[in-house]
Amino acid sequence: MDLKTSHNSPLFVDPLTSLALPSAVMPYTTPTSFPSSGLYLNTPKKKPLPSKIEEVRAAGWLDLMLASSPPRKRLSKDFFPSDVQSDDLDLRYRNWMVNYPSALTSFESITELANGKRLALFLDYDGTLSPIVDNPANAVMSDEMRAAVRHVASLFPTAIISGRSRDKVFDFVKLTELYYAGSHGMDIMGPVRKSESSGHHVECVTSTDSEGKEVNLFQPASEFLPMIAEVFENLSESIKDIEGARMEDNKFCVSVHYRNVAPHDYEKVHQRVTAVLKDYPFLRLTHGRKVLEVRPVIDWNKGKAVEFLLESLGLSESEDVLPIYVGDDKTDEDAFKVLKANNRGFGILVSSVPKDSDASYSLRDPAEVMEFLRTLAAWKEESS
Ligand SMILES: O=P(O)(O)OC[C@H]1O[C@H](O[C@H]2O[C@H](CO)[C@@H](O)[C@H](O)[C@H]2O)[C@H](O)[C@@H](O)[C@@H]1O
Repeated sequence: MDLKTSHNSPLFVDPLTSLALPSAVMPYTTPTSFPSSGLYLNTPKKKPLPSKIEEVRAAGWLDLMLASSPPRKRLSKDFFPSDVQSDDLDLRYRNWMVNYPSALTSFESITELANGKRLALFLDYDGTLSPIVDNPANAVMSDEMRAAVRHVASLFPTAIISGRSRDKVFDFVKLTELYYAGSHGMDIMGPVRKSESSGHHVECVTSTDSEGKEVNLFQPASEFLPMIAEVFENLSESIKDIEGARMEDNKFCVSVHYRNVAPHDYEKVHQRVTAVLKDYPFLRLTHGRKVLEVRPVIDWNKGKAVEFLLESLGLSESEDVLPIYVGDDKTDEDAFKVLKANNRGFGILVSSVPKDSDASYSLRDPAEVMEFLRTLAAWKEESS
């Protein structure tokens, strides 16, 4: 794939202007390791920013790191130190729900929207289908959740869109009847396209899945693989002495987990990561739930992955399609935004604390997600 010239490739985005969050990608050097020699479209600017601005940015990151990821337990009087705090949080949550009503209690209005339409379901994995746990390797999905997902997938086209590598998320979910997008949508295994496309996604490779079914493989960041492997090594080396810090290889992106790091070391984690990234202007840093994520600077995200999958399924042009996306994380907001545009569909934010979001509905936790999936399946079966 020639990222320099192909108008069909996801365009590079300027790392200094593309992020909603403060950028850590400071363009100090011309990249020597980037595989495409003449990548001059929106190339990063050469001059470092004045140090004051860098300091402000670093402070912004630190605030985000400290605030990242709400408590994993349901809000309860046992968890919070005082009744007053707990009541206050409960009240704030209830107020917040005026704008983000529960997808369970508002199920009737959802079915009104869905009536006569073909539903397509997009599900995030961590924090949505599996609870947040300390060790990412242990984020298994329960058998009950698997059964609920299998059931909806037998009724509606269903895809998992995760920040994890596609293989890893498949190992957790283990359902062959779904479509999978790993690495925040940068690694999609989907159906062979049914509709004539608008010309966006011509760079698919036709392949076969584990069951011999013909599938399309779309990997818009494949040229970054060697760079990602290199930065993984460098980051691993640079954080190895920070207690609790953990690396995760997600194929087209890299996660630096700090969930088990003492808060007084968060700044150290951030500093080490940004120091390494100074040599990689074609990589950028985003922030998830107690995780810093390093990914290629390409204009591709979970929202684009949803559009890609809808198109592949032949569902992008029809008025009678209602896509629903369920997710808990900042990266899911790109998908919420895409669905919100033109009232195409809607997002459901999984959160036990108030958060700004482009989603239309909310669910508290994966247990409520499972209940929602079951309710959706029962409604579909009753109504058909
Ligand atoms: O898009 P997702 O499927 O939500 O993946 C986003 C990241 O999820 C994982 O990290 C999060 O869950 C872990 C397990 O519960 C938790 O320990 C961690 O603190 C969370 O950030 C995954 O490990 C990351 O690689 C994904 O990018």
